[in-house]
Amino acid sequence: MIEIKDLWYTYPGRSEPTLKGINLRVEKGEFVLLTGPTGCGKSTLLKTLNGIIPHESGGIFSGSVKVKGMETTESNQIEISKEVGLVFQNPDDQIFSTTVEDEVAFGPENLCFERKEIDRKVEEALQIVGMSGHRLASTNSLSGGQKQRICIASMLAMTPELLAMDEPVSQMDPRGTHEVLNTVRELNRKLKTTILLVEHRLHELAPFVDRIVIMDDGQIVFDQPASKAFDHLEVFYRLGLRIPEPVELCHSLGIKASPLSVSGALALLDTDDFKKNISVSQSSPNPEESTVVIKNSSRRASTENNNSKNNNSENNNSENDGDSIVLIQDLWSGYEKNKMVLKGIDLEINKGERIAIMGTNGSGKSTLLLHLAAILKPDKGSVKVFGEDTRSKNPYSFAGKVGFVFQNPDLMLFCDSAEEEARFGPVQLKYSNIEERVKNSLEAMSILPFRHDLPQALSRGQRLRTAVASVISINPKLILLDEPTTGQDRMNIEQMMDFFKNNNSTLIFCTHDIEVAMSYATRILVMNDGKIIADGKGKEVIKDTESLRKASLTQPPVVEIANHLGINAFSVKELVKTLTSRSAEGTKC
Ligand SMILES: Nc1ncnc2c1ncn2[C@@H]1O[C@H](COP(=O)(O)OP(=O)(O)OP(=O)(O)O)[C@@H](O)[C@H]1O
Ligand SMILES: Nc1ncnc2c1ncn2[C@@H]1O[C@H](COP(=O)(O)OP(=O)(O)OP(=O)(O)O)[C@@H](O)[C@H]1O
Repeated sequence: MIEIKDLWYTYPGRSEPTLKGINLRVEKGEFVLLTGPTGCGKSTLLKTLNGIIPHESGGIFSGSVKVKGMETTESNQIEISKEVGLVFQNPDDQIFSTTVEDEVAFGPENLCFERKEIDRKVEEALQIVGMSGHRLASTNSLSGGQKQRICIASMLAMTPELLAMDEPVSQMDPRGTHEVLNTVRELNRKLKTTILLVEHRLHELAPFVDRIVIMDDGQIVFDQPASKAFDHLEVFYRLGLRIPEPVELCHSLGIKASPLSVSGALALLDTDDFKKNISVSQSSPNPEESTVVIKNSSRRASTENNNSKNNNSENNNSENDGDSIVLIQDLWSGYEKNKMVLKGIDLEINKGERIAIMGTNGSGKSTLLLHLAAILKPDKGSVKVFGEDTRSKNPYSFAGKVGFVFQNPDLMLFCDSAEEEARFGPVQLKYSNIEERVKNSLEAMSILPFRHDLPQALSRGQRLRTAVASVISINPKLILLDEPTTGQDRMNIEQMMDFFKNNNSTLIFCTHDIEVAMSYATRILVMNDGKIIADGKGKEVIKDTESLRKASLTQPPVVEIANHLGINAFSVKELVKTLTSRSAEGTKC
């Protein structure tokens, strides 16, 4: 289905190639996960499959890309598009119709299906992605995750032979992700649809795919069946990629197997052999040290440096200190008359808290954040930020005090270079030590090497980190981040979130990543249908399975495994510690 030979590509204006001699063959009916550190060239490679590169991009292209035997450089782009359904990384780059129905019908209409057949395909595709209820909605009114669902539906409605998907579920809630991936897997099995899917959340995707291909710096550096890929953990550590928790747990316990599911890990933990021989990785007698840590010492060292630079040790915010920063009382708000999105929110947030907001796509998380920046105003009730009622304020009133990073970073990047983005705020606010702020913020987000680049010429992960750098250079007291870890590799997630852990600001971030929320938030709010249905420390919220279910969330695999074993543990580290100490007690007896 895909045959790529010695592919090299250099973007216009770049001196270095982005793709450096790619060779890849994908057979019909394979389901391949393509992953790798942010900026390594994954999106660029996908764009060569339907001819966007080089037909629309220019640049220097050499080598061969064949899809179904068609050489993409020699073929008409319309012809290739019929064979390759490309789901874009940014849904706003893909969606162009004004209504959901028109967007999904566009493909089948162009393939000249009968009207009745088009209607059937649209309904079926919308059902698969859980959006039938939004068929007549305006595409502008959709949340980020809802837009991603529509992009997937548009491609499914065309039933292409090859689906190339660029982080199609990065903004989707966990249950939605699971349901959509199950369906994609079914299509792959039943219709032999070939799928090449780019994603950083390989710990969630791995169970669905046949094969894992890893890129680094424009080259393919790893290619293995999914069932064997995690036997080579050193590659994942070295490149700072995520690992499924069941695999991490087993390896930390010295079990030489890589189960991708909770049941797989439980089966291994239940063997007599394991019970007798439980041992922490031979090289590390201390269970704390045996759990997985990132091994790339150079990148880790730079994070630690930054953290200490930005760390105000008197003001470490791991525990809140009781000063109220946000006070929301009975907040009702909507975008259309008589259609409330937020339905009676009461919330108090104190200085120094790190709050994760989680919940179903469309439950109102972004809408709530927009209220905290005074971008939206209440229809009923009140929102006070730093004691000031947002009704009498506009977003500029909080400049310097409140920093906001949108779900789509492209909406906030407008300067000629990443460096200018980070400089803009401090210059406008007439701060001193501007250059130090710019350097520290770019360094903290690993953007320093790209500081002179045009933001639009960066990868999505790099653009998102540039947007975060442009906010932290101001050092606002309240930082609002809408899904800051989407599309980031594990190394960058840890670097970003460690920065905020050691920073003295109050942080409120939306996320669908329960592992990130558990590791970094001092408090988790769970939203469903415009209401906060759970609010507490991660360890409390994670046990509230009824609220999690309502909010389309699932427990992290390690918590599920611990529950099955009757152990109170919330991380791989905690579970390994308990299992090994139990074993030590058993040995003493
Ligand atoms: N339009 C462009 N012009 C110039 N350089 C570009 C352009 N688009 C991407 N690049 C560069 O090519 C490299 C690879 O980008 P690409 O988007 O393919 O990476 P990626 O692996 O998909 O990253 P991410 O995981 O962050 O989405 C990056 O270093 C980026 O700066
Ligand atoms: N500009 C708008 N006009 C009309 N309705 C909107 C608009 N923006 C959002 N909505 C609606 O408000 C609801 C909440 O959207 P919001 O973006 O706050 O959800 P979310 O919880 O952040 O979702 P996601 O997890 O997908 O980002 C959704 O039903 C959405 O369709």
